[in-house]
Amino acid sequence: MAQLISLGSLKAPTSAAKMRASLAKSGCASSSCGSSDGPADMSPEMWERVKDHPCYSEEAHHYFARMHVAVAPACNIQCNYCNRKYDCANESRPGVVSERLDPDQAVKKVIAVANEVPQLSVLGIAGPGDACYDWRKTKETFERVSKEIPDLKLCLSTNGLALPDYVDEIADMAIDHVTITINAIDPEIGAKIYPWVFYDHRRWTGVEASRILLERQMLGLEMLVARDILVKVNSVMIPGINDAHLIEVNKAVKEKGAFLHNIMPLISDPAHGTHFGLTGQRGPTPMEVKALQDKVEGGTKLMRHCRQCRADAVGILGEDRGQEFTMDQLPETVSYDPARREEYRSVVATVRGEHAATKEAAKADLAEVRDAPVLLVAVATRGGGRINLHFGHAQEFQVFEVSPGGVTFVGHRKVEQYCHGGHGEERAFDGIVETLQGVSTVLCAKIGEAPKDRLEKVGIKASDAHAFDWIEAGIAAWYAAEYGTQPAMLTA
Ligand SMILES: C[S@@+](CC[C@H](N)C(=O)[O-])C[C@H]1O[C@@H](n2cnc3c(N)ncnc32)[C@H](O)[C@@H]1O
Ligand code: SF4
Repeated sequence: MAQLISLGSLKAPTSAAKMRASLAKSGCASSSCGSSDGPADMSPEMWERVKDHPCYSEEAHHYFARMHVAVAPACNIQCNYCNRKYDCANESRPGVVSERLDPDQAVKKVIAVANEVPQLSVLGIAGPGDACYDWRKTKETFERVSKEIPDLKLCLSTNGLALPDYVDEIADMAIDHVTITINAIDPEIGAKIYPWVFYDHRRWTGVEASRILLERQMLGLEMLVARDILVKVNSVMIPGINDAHLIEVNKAVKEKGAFLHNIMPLISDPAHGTHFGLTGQRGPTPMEVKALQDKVEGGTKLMRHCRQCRADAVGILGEDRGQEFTMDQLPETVSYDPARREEYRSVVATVRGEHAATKEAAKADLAEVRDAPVLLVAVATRGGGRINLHFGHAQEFQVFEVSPGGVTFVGHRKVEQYCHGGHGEERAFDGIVETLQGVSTVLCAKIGEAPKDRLEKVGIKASDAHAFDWIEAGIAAWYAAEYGTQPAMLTA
């Protein structure tokens, strides 16, 4: 049975020495446990470029952390779903920040985080406005951070309108990853999402505004691809407006050479004061997002693990340690110490080898199982690739599809935590049941009898029999026990 590896305990500053000890306990402290050359559908060279980037590799997001610095508040377009004025420390959604930084402050913060969070591998600028429109601050921040921490990967997010003007500088600065938000390729549809754009010294509205934006986005995408920069395309799925159309968007961005397409649900709430929030435009349900993602699978590679994070997020995807690193908590002066990050990397290389080997074993076991159903399984995890979180403590579940063909990650679903230590469990439980629509089983580190019985009554099984297993292996073992002739073999 696999052991808990402290990669999952990411809240406290993680000690690489502790992780090594934990690995030794599980009998896997040497690098002879195998190594991962990356997924079969990716060249080793490409894998080398994305393997430490939590947004570009689903596998990397178990191990590596990103941070965003909010140095780019200004924006040159208006999206009907965006309002950056709304600021709440407890809310995790794009465009929200606790404090805006100047490049000086940003450099200080990045160094402080790199010293404290050894998982840090990526620095991104995702607003809260537009990284390309606020280019001077974006550029200065990246240049100065690169001098201090040269191995940090740099990435930025943009609506694409100003992007073509800066592609050469982006290439010169070795920014290897760029995200462009493309919600439509048809200006008539775009006009329902963008009321205006500011371009060439004037404001444009209607279909004309969208036409300009969409042309610039495609041009920017082509220019980046021509310079061998990896492009992720974000698309916000807006039911009744661009949901069906995103199939066309997927085809178009694939043809232009986008590396990854991230279809993410519209977040819409009247309290956010956005046009869509105020007009009652709803976001899609998790099953609607999954159905669309399944339809476009086979187009460009899909990102399914996006957490739609804040523009000042810090940590592993799905957690946010941003509030630990506000400017008023940072020391007067900071200087970068690479030791912990370097040690962490060497430990992760070993753990990843073990994880990859176990995944392969689980796949082989599943291939033996015939005539078994295709199911969705929700997993409670705190990271590190393990089933290692109490059902009642989960604020999101990772959802996997399992069939005789294998175990595939299909997305995450955010929920209100069930255990409150007070009132609200009833409401949280109802929300969890609604969010887990389509899921047949929950696997977690522990679950009480009461919530387990209640889940059972609404047709969802729950089990802690695979606590601390690697996720894929645990799912495979559970599935084989339920539907196969023999339980799956686990080696860890
Ligand atoms: C805040 S933006 C910053 C980067 C850049 N301005 C852009 O739009 O790409 C980051 C991402 O959040 C998305 N976003 C903003 N508000 C959203 C909402 N209410 N629902 C879903 N996605 C949203 C944007 O579409 C974009 O992909
Ligand atoms: S482009 Fe980005 S920052 Fe600007 S309005 Fe749209 S989502 Fe908000």
